[in-house]
Amino acid sequence: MAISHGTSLVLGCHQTVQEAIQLFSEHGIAAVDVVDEHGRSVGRCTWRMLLRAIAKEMDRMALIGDVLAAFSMDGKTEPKEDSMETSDGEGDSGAAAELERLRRELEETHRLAETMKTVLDAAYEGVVVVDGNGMVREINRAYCQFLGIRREDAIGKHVTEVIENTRLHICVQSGIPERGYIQKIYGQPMVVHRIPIWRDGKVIGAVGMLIFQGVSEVYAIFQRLQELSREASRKEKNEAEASKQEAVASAAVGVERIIGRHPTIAAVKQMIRRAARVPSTVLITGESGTGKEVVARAIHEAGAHADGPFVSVNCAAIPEALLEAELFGYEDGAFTGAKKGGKPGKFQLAHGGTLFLDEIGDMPLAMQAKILRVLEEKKVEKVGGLSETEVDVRIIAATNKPLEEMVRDGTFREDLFYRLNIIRIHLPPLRERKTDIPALLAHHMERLCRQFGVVSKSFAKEAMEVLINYSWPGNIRELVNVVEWLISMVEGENIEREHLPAYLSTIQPSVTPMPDGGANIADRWKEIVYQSERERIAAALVAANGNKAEAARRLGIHRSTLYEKLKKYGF
Ligand SMILES: Nc1ncnc2c1ncn2[C@@H]1O[C@H](COP(=O)(O)OP(=O)(O)OP(=O)(O)O)[C@@H](O)[C@H]1O
Repeated sequence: MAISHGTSLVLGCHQTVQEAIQLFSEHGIAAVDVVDEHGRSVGRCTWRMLLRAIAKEMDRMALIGDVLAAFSMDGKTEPKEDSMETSDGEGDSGAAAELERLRRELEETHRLAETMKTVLDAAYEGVVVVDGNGMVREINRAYCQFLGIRREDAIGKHVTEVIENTRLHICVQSGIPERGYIQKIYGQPMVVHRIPIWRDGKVIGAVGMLIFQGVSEVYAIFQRLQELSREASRKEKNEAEASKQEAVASAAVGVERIIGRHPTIAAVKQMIRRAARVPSTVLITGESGTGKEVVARAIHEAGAHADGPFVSVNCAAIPEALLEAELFGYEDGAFTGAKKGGKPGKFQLAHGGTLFLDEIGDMPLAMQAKILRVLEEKKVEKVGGLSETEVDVRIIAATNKPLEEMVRDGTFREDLFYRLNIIRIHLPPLRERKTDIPALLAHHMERLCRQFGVVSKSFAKEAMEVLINYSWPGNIRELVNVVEWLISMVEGENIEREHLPAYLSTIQPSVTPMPDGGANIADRWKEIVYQSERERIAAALVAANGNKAEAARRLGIHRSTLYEKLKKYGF
């Protein structure tokens, strides 16, 4: 770091205060000559000057030349330049403390860097780290040996120049982790993981891991698994038992289908696994569209009731007068208009499985009392019926309403609240787990494209940034709507920033949750989509001077699609 001048150490006047502090600490010196770019001495920098620079809150990146200019006048009056002693009381002692803190910070950073390098080099797998521009910042010994290159030749190069067929630079752009991908290096299929590194809501780099056991090892495990499953099915004589196993196998998929690695979601997944082990009632809370039903299904699939049905009831969507008949069923002729032969209720239909009571906060008080009775007695009585039927049902309830407050206001029964609130799972809004947005976008893009039979599209970095920064008041449901809209609107395979509906980057909607569940989001969504699409088409026509082919190209849609849209929007 220091310039070597003969045998003595010197500082260049273009070096920084930070570098000077490091030099002084490392060499235990208190002063050093400063030279210009021609190696000519321009003064002497002392600890005292550095202390003063820091006490005057000069930037640690400030140049030593500037420190000399500002403080070398003091040099004449300094008692002894090599001395660490200070004379002007509080200012200096504050700065000395700051210097001591910096020294310790630096030592700690060195120690961590050393430890990290040792760990990396000891790792059996290949590890490479790139920065936000895809430049190699670190690569371990194992990776270098595999590639047959030297570490110092790789550092600072773009990763595509170092590793064949890499996608690490793409992972940095998309922010989407890629696990268990097959990458051909030197003609060999290798298993790799690519993990983005996030800081302050931005991807600042990515880590690539090369798994040396590679594909052959994975195939070996796969074959072993297949053998095991064949063995298991040979033993299975009972067909019912076999179908039960199948259900249990897909249960793991149930939890795994919950996309997200944010710590809050990792905790939710853990809660799901725990809840699945016991038959207790579960209360799931969270804003509309955060995935409450997905979580309820995951608990059902992973639990002992997985063989049974999963029956979902939206308590807010059924008129109060019909809710009782819907939940408990009715007997033949129970009321005018009742179906001949009667009808089983949702509790009965869910027998041996799970009943998901969505929007429980919207259930009328009278019904709350009846539900509580069923929960306690595990028996239901049909409307117009004379006898009770036993039911074995696991109850999972969900709401986006503040139930505790409703209990205080007397709009929700306290006893029912406590009966439901045995296991509580709270789902965070999407804006509080932004790091999951790229993975959710990629998941739903792939899922919907497969469903529609079209080629999947990828997001450009700028488009992804807009989507990450948006506050998603409608949560994951809104995100799914955006993906679906983009699939139908964008014809190419790349989604650029200008393809996104304008409101995503211009209007930052209030972070207040949508109180209305899914219904109003859909209306609001349609209106926003209509407006923003119209605006986008108008802007493209203006930019293309009215040339429709050019406007279609700018919009990323086919000319015939543009003509249809012009008609639709009355242009
Ligand atoms: N963790 C997740 N991973 C992937 N997709 C998810 C996840 N959570 C929710 N979704 C998707 O988001 C949409 C909304 O989910 P869901 O219906 O479960 O939300 P909700 O909280 O029950 O909504 P509401 O309160 O309006 O009933 C669905 O399309 C679902 O597939």
